[in-house]
Amino acid sequence: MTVMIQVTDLNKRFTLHNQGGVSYPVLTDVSFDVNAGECVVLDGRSGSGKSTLLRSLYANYKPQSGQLHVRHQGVLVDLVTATPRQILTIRRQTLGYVSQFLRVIPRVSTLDVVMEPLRAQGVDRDTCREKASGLLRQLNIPETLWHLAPSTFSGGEQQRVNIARGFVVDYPILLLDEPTASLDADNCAVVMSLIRQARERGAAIVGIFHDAGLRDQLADRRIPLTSPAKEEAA
Ligand SMILES: Nc1ncnc2c1ncn2[C@@H]1O[C@H](COP(=O)(O)OP(=O)(O)OP(=O)(O)O)[C@@H](O)[C@H]1O
Repeated sequence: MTVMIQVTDLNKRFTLHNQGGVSYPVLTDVSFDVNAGECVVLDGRSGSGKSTLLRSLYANYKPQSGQLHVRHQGVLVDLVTATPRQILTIRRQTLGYVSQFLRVIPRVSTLDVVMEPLRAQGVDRDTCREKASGLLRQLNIPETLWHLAPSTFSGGEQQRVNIARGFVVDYPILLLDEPTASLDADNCAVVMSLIRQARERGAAIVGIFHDAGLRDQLADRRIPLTSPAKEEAA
C-alpha cells in the first residue's frame, strides 16, 4: 500500500479581521491517510469544514499547525512548508482539483480550457486534443460547443467542462468538491465511472458528495468531520 496523502494533527481556524477580529476553529486535530487506489469521502454536516479541508489539501489555505503530506514524484512533501514554486509544480503534476464551478476565461474555447492542464505538462497538442475531445464526448457536450468559450454555457454544461478539465490529466491525487452537484442522472453516472476508472489506475481520491447514494457507492472509507462551530468563537 502506498500512502499518497498523510494529514497529521491539522488545525485550521479563520479570523475575520473586518468583523472585530472574531476567530473560530474549523478543523481541530484532523489526522488521516489516503492510499493509492482509495476513494475517501469527507463526511459531516454543513459547515463542518469539508471544503476547508479539501482547499487546505490543495494548498489554498495554510493551517495554523499540523502537516499535510502529499506524495509527489515518489516523495512525501509537506504542503504546509512547501514554497509557492513547489506548490505550483505539485499542482501541475500531482494534484487535480475539481470543484463544481468552472473559472471561465473569456474568449478561450472549451477545447482549449479542457486541454490546458495537459498542455502545461508539455504534452503535444494533438494528443491533448484527442484526450479532451474524448472526455467532452463522454460528458455529452455537443461538438458544436467545443469551439465556443464556455461563459454562456448552462450551469450543468460548465460543470461538465470543468470535470473534463479535471480528468484530462491522470493525476496521482484527485480532490473532488461536489463534482456532480448540478448534473442529471446520466451525466452523474459518467462522472461516477470516471472516478472509478481513476481509482482503478491507482489515484488517491478525496471527495465531498452531498448525494448520500453517491457517497455510499464511491466511499472506500469515510472521514468524519465535526467542526467545533462558531459558538466557540472568541
Ligand atoms: N475563507 C473563509 N473565511 C472565513 N470563514 C470561512 C472561510 N471558509 C469557510 N469558512 C467557515 O468555515 C466553516 C466551514 O466551512 P466549509 O465551507 O469548509 O464547510 P463545509 O463542511 O464544506 O460546508 P457545506 O457542506 O455547507 O459546503 C464555516 O463556518 C464557514 O463559514
